Amino acid sequence: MGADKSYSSAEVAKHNTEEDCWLIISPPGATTPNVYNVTKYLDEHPGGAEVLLDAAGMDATDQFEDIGHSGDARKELAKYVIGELKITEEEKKKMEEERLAKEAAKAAGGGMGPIIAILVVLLAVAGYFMTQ
Ligand code: HEM
Repeated sequence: MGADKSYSSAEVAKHNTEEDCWLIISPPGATTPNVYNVTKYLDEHPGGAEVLLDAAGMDATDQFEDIGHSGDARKELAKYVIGELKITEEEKKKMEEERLAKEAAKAAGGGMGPIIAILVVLLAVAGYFMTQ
């Protein structure tokens, strides 16, 4: 991953200005979050500098994922990696657990859709026969 340096979150937090803007983003499936220096990208970001500055010095993974960035955006992101976030084994374990919990929640959510659809149809059919 070319990320040979690691920075503590306290260190990353210092880089939170327009002149010096770092972000923490975990690529999907990664066990360790990456640290990005996006100072030079601020003016180029199609989503504007403001959203990047809002997350400056912090973890922007959720924001980055929530808007559904394109493959091109992910490629662009890779250009700005400067290292990894320094985390303890305990934190790493916690992150992995959170990631798995999120995935499980997503899977469960996806499974409910068809079940609800079937229930609605069954109720409609029952309703139809009960009114006959
Ligand atoms: C270095 C990190 C980032 C890169 C390289 C990046 C790249 C891009 C690119 C290339 C687009 C154009 C659409 C696309 O290709 O998906 C985009 C749009 C956007 N980005 Fe980012 N982005 C980054 C971080 C973020 C973060 C942290 C946020 C939110 C806090 C964000 C919010 C947005 C929004 C809202 C748009 C949509 C703009 C629009 O449709 O008008 N981006 N980004």
